[in-house]
Amino acid sequence: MAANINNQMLEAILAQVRPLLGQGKVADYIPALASVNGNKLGIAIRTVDGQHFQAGDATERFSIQSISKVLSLVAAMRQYDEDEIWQRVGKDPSGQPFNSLLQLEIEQGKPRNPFINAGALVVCDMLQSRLSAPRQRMLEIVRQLSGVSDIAYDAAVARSEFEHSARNAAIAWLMKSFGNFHNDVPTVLQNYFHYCALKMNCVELADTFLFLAAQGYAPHLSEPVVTSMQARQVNALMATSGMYQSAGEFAWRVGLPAKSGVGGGVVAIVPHEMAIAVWSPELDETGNSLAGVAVLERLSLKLGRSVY
Ligand SMILES: NC(=O)CC[C@H](N)C(=O)O
Repeated sequence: MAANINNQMLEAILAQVRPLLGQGKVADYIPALASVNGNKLGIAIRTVDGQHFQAGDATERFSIQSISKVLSLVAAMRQYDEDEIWQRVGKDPSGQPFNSLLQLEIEQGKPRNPFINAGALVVCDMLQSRLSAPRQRMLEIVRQLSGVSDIAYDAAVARSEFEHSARNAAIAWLMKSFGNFHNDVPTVLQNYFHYCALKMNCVELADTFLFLAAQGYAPHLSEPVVTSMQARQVNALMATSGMYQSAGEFAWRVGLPAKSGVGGGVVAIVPHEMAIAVWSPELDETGNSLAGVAVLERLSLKLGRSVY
């Protein structure tokens, strides 16, 4: 059944959710993110049959932060055999904050999944081993997937994260002590922070992630981005680990594979149908966009879409 979407309907959902603005908190542990205006709300949808919808602040770029963890995993899936990846990082939800060190010590330096910081750092370490210019390569991938050639890193955000990198550095060094980190720690941290500092808007994100709704195919590219099985696997990881320790709550309320970032963005996938990107910078206590999740909750209800 084709979804009945139009821009007015999206505007109406944003209007219903707008009263929540002011109730969350913009991420301030990265100083360069603390200055973002919290009063923003946007949504964009791109369907597999070529339709575009948008409302609110859908064309204003923001720091995609942990949404980039999906892109780095996809880049690694294109470089490595399955076994090579999954012997170094797990596939299970952590139930812990995204930057926790707790399980890493107990579980011998193998992160629970690629969407917590530890897991993404291992993935970035793997990319550093195989790619001659990992930062340039990521820009090429994102520009190719989005079809937008001026997508770039926000150097100030990347620098700010590097200057406040104690916790991520601790995670990387702990993994190194277990033999699960092969390259120079500061070099890989820099790559990771740059990926997090990609600046994109909702329209660009919905376009970029459409391949996950389309069994690995981006409509404008002749080669598949990943196989249909890999697209299914990435969606499964998003459903179980994409929203940190509130993955269960999110499955309950929204019921779609999704990945959030502390910049306030969330990308959600309706398999076989559409990619959705929402943005609102104020976060709830688990680090997910407060209003963004509320928009997705109303939208999934309205469309009657859930994977469960
Ligand atoms: N959840 C996030 O978006 C966290 C990403 C952020 N760059 C960090 O490493 O802390």
